[in-house]
Amino acid sequence: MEHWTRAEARAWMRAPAATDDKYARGVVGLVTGSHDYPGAAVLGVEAAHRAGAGMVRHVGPRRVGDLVLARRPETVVQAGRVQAWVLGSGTDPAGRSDALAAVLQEALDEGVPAVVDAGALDLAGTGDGARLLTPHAGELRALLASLGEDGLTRGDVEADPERWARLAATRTGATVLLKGARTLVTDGARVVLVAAPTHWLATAGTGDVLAGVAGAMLAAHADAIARDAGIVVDLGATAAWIHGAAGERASGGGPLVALEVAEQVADVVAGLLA
Ligand SMILES: NC(=O)C1=CN([C@@H]2O[C@H](COP(=O)(O)OP(=O)(O)OC[C@H]3O[C@@H](n4cnc5c(N)ncnc54)[C@H](O)[C@@H]3O)[C@@H](O)[C@H]2O)[C@@H](O)CC1
Ligand SMILES: Nc1ncnc2c1ncn2[C@@H]1O[C@H](COP(=O)(O)OP(=O)(O)O)[C@@H](O)[C@H]1O
Repeated sequence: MEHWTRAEARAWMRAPAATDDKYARGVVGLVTGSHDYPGAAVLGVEAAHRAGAGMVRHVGPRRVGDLVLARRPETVVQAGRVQAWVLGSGTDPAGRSDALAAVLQEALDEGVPAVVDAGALDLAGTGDGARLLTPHAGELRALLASLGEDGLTRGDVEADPERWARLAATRTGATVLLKGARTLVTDGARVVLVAAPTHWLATAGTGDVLAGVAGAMLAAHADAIARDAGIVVDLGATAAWIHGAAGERASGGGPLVALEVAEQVADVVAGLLA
């Protein structure tokens, strides 16, 4: 098992050059948030901006888009070309509308790299392109059940996270980032461990922030992923490391809120580039 530290994370960061424009830095598109969970969209969008995306698009219900814009007017709330997608945070597959299903499927079929989170995880096996699945243990249990692993409990996954994350990666052909105090990233062959520096991260919305950071990482490296999809493991681990470091800064030893974690991501990136 590989252990991911600051040194490994640094290798995947690049500051913009004079020749870069917003597109060269990577456009992230998010299909996230819903009437029930609008905040997840705001958190993921903020994180994608702070992690260095050249542009952030958000596709979702009008009310969700309005909340995203109220927080981050830089966001483009229209569909368009992207270098990477973030799909599913703040959505519920049980109540998925036909319209949302169509938008998600179209994104998955585009062939660009995608972070597949929360309410889109049941679609993990569909479409083309590199995939980074970001379940917590309960979501991984549900994903494995849909793949035929009946009778598995969340506790089973927590007792042997490496085994179950590897199995999900092998069965789906995706890279799996299993969230927790110790985050595992695996493509079925490599297994990378990212230890969180603070347990105050165990609070609502921090997973939505992680998805936004991961989306920015995939977008920034979309061309390299097309040449070698194996680097999605490195990019997912780097996103988890940045997320942990941002959580440590947001906490300062005490409680944190997810939006502050997203805000701290920019300083963590600056520290890695210094
Ligand atoms: N601000 C927001 O809009 C947020 C939206 N979120 C979204 O919310 C959706 C659901 O995510 P979750 O991971 O919460 O849902 P899950 O359905 O994956 O997990 C909920 C689990 O927690 C258990 N549970 C619920 N309340 C509990 C309690 N009081 N004590 C003990 N166990 C309890 C349930 O039995 C269930 O097993 C996702 O789409 C996610 O992205 C979350 O990220 C939280 C923040
Ligand atoms: N005990 C813990 N210590 C450190 N980090 C944790 C702990 N529990 C969860 N996390 C991290 O917090 C985030 C929670 O994500 P998730 O479960 O999707 O929550 P939410 O859906 O509320 O955003 C993940 O990045 C996970 O790795």
